[in-house]
Amino acid sequence: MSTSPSTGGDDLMYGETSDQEEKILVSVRLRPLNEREIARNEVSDWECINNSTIIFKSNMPERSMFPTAYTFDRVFRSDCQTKQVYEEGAKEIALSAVSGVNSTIFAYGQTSSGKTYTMRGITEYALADIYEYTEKHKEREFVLKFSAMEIYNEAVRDLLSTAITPLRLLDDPERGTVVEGLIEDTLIDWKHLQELISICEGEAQRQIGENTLNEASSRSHQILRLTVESSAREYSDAGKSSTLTATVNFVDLAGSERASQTLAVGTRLKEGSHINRSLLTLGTVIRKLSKGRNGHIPYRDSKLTRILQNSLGGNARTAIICTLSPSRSHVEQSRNTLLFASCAKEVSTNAQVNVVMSDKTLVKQLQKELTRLETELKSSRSNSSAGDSIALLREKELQIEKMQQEIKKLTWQRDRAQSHLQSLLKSVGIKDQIFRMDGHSAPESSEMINALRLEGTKFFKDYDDPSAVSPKKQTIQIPEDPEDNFLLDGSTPKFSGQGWEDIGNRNSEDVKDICEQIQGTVMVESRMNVKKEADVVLPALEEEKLVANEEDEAPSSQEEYEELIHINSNKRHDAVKQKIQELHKTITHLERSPSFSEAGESSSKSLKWTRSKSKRSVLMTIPYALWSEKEEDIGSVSPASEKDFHESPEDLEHKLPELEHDVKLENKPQEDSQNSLYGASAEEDIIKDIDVDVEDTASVLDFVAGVNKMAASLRAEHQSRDIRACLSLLHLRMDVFHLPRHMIILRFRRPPLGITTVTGKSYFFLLFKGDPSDNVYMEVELRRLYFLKDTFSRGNNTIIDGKIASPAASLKALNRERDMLAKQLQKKYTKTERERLYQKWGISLDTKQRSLQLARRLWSDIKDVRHIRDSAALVAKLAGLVEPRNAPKEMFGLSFSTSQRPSWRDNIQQVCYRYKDLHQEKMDKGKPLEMYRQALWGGWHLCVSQKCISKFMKRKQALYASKR
Ligand SMILES: Nc1ncnc2c1ncn2[C@@H]1O[C@H](COP(=O)(O)OP(=O)(O)OP(=O)(O)O)[C@@H](O)[C@H]1O
Repeated sequence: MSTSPSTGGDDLMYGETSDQEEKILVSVRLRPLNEREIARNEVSDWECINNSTIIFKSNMPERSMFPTAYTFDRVFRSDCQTKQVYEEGAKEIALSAVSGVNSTIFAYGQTSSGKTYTMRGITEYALADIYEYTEKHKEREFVLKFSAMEIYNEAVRDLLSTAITPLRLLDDPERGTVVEGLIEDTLIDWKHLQELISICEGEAQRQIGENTLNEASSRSHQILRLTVESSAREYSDAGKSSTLTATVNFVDLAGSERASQTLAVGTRLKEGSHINRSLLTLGTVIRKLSKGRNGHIPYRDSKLTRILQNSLGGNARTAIICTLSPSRSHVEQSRNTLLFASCAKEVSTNAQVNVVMSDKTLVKQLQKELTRLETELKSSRSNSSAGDSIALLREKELQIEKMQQEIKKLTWQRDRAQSHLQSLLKSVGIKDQIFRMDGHSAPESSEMINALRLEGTKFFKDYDDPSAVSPKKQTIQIPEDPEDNFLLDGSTPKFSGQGWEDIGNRNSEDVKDICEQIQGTVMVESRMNVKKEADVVLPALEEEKLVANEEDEAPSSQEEYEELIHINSNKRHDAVKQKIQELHKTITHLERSPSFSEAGESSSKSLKWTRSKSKRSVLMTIPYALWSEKEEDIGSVSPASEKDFHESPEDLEHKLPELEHDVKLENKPQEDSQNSLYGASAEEDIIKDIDVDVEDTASVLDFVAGVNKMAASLRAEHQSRDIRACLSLLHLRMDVFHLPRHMIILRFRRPPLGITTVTGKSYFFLLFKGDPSDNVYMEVELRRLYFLKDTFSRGNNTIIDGKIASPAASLKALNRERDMLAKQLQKKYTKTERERLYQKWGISLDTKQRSLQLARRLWSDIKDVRHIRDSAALVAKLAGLVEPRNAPKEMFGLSFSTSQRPSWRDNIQQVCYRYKDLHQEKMDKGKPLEMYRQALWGGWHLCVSQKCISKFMKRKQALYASKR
């Protein structure tokens, strides 16, 4: 049996859509000049120069700016018969109904352009063909039901009923908008159908009352609808056929000029405005759909678009015939019609075969589908060595264990070195002086430099680069400006709220709002992706706990220290093991999960189904293209052929979310396949990054080992005031935490000596890639920290309420101010302002979408990070825009534990403001690296000086003014 519809014995050639989506078929019909027009000696300004192009012939000078040629799927000359218009512009679409596919034929055009003339013919031909088809295919059972309605003044009336009460529209989850109480007359024979059509015409005329038919039809929309229910053996279950159901709509719209009618008053105004509403909404819907389906499509704004929602970008095949009047006096309207047609040409619909199934059939169907998907999954896994997740996991587990051992060893070495160093420092009693960043106080230690070079990690080799910081510049310059000592006079660094274009004119409230939104979304999502999140967030949390422990209760002896390290290492090891176990579980779950089948469905064009309210049958929709293919394959029960399940890498990725990092955005497939971030723990990433990405630092282990060796050297050279010594110290206190592709993100496990109270549980993320300029950034950070340390260690200049305050009191005061500032910032922006910002960024207001869009935006910035300056900007972005602990997964899953603290966030932002603008300046004046360095220095400076910020702002403004 073939379900392919045919008329007169010929199989119809339906649109051979290789994909589910299909564009609306748009044709234009030019009507001939009518008698009145001929009497007025009018000539047609339009000419169809071939089957698809119509041109405007007149060379009126005022029209020269308009396009003269318009191309559509088909154009019909004025002497074309309606039969031809039907055959070439509507038949294929209309007859889809016999295959269970919804369809709609519209006529659009101004009054008297020939819509009704065309639609009547088309409706008759189509109904006749459908009827004939059913007669010829007696092996299938067909039931045809006819209904007709009119939308007039936004009221829906039944054209088969004499009742004048308007009909209500109801939303049905399965069928979309349904007209409640619409009579559906089951057709007995062809004569019956014709009678019904003439009733409709008469009724339309009667309901509009005093007007002539033409006037009436120009203001109302008429929809004739045929529902075709047919048996479909492809879905048969034990001899019982499932049913296909589809409707075909024939829509004669009101005159399109009504959409712009504005001068009417009274009743006419009402009519006009209602007609406006439907036609305007139709125009808007078509316009929006023509630009893609992003954003809100206002189907619900009018009755017409509600009723025809499926036909406008939904589950239907659609043809629009635009009718044109040839008359010169109608040229404006004709152009409008052609513009509408041009938009409609861009709209895609997504027609599905509608199958009504019994529960039993459905269950069988779904079971088959599930088996198929499972087989598919198995074969895809066995075909791909990378897809052999179990082996991969084992391998990873081994790697992790190895790494754990290494980390344990290194952590132990590091902490031992630290502990020795501390006791050494204490014993010589020079704790504070050694690292005082005063350029005049001590010479550099050339031995130290040599020692470092000898120890030579690649990272530090970069100091040899002439572009790196010169020795003189490596000394801290504590600002002379008294206002710079803001920490001492109780002032607080202010968030200037301007400067950096990207985030400069947003603020914490705004940021917080996004953060909350994202947080909410991500938390919901995180339940879905609990394994993914666990891979990223858990290590962070775990580490955080450890750090907190370490900070809260500093071990007093070496033994205690070692014991603590041991405990921590075990904890971490357990955490990693637990993660692996979770991953195993996830995969098993994935294989078994029904949601997996569903994921497979969407990516492999399989069945989509929704439960019917009746519980007895289920309406399924099947991609039209698939159905068409299936029609040749009668024997098979499966709704889709093998080739439809061919998987693109994206499909596979969807199916194996736990194993594959969302890599589409990154555009680096060869790396991505190995650089999964979410399918593995942080440690795995380290391993991968060592192999793949970290070029300058030969390996992280080398790097860490180098740091430890440096620590050993430092013990000997502890008196050095060289900045590198300080950096080494800094390194000693950092854990290599996470290594995404282009960057190494370091977290300070413990802040540098003496400033614990200031930094508290803050973590600092440094992003670098072994670039010489990375060191500059580290210096900046280091100097900032030392400035704070220095300030607090002196602690005798802080005046609070006229009294000299202790460091602890001044710290408290500082924290208070910071909190106050945070509150102020949070209150600063109104909802409207935030919405405006979202709009400016092109971020949809839908929360979930917004978080993803934001993440993508950020990701697109992240992915090109090659340089520390970009990294700094990135940090600021991350810090400023998201609640990073809950950052969407695209963002490496960084755990920014201190994002709540405005000081940290602001500081980095200030660095970036400063840098970015100075960088701009550098570009303008062609100054090389020196400026960059200064910029970073400036950034550091700005972190502590409100005055400097305003100075800088003024300078920036002056710079911009001078450029203009
Ligand atoms: N292609 C055509 N060939 C011959 N006559 C035509 C053609 N198209 C339209 N006409 C005639 O033009 C007149 C107006 O056509 P019709 O009523 O179909 O316009 P309409 O666009 O439906 O107008 P309204 O929006 O007012 O309903 C009718 O008399 C019709 O017979």
